[in-house]
Amino acid sequence: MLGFIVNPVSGNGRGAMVWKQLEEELRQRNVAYLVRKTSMAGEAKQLAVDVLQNGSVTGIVAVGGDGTVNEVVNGIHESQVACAFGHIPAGSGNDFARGHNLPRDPLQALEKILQGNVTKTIDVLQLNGMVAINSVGAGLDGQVAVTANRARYKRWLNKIKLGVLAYFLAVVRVLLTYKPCSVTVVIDDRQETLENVWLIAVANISSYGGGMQICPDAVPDDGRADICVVSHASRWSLLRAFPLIYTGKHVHHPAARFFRGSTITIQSERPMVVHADGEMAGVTPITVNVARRRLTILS
Ligand SMILES: Nc1ncnc2c1ncn2[C@@H]1O[C@H](COP(=O)(O)OP(=O)(O)OP(=O)(O)O)[C@@H](O)[C@H]1O
Repeated sequence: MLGFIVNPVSGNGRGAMVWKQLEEELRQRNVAYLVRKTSMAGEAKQLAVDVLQNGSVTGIVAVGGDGTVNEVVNGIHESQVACAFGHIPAGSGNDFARGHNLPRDPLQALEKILQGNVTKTIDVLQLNGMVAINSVGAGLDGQVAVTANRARYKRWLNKIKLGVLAYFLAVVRVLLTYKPCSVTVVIDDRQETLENVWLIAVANISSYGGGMQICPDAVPDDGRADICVVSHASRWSLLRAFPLIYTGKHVHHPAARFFRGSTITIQSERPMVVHADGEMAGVTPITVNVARRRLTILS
């Protein structure tokens, strides 16, 4: 049986509308399911843990955005129950859906999950006792996640189906005031000490922030994360170059350096805000470990 965890407020209420459609379809098709809806922020993880205590649930489907995806996957991780993960996108950024080519149409996404004949196992990023499946980022990235999630304009933009613009605006806003600092990054056996670092992104899939192709070559099941470090650039040159990230052309910019590895430690001169899948996850120092092919996804 499938268990659904629904965030009704994701995408400024899109989650609730999507669930209505799905519920009707499930009823019409006489599919047995369990559903739990979140009533406050951060609840999806515990709901996933609760649903998994019902021994007959073999797959959990997160209906919402990337924050809901992250919380549900953390619930599966904490339960240590063998369970497949499915996702029906209803958020603003929807990078997990983009990274795994999931249908945007909720009924098509449901159809694929119900067919259940395509599964793949993907890596997860482990940090601070939690997991991320899209990306982890420190510095400007972390600050952008905090700013975008708090922004009133995210709600308005979601209303007119332009939720991804919220991340664009948050980057511009944070870039205007952010102060870079010195960072030491250890990637497996290699150590790099860099001055004037704006951000370090550790990616399992190519995009974050609603389609920004931060690490265009990231592969989610190779046992390694792709790492992008942006340093040694002026605020204005970054502002000018920023739109290149949507096509991945920033890889040619002299401020961007790329690495690949399975254990990544980030230490900085002063604490940098860290995000995991776009949600605040503490501050540096952090160590991210790539756990190879740890999660089965229905796609
Ligand atoms: N009932 C609720 N009331 C308020 N906040 C909630 C509720 N349920 C979940 N949340 C919080 O909403 C936040 C955003 O959820 P989510 O990321 O799924 O949607 P989104 O921000 O619209 O999409 P995306 O992350 O793809 O941009 C999460 O931090 C989650 O904990």
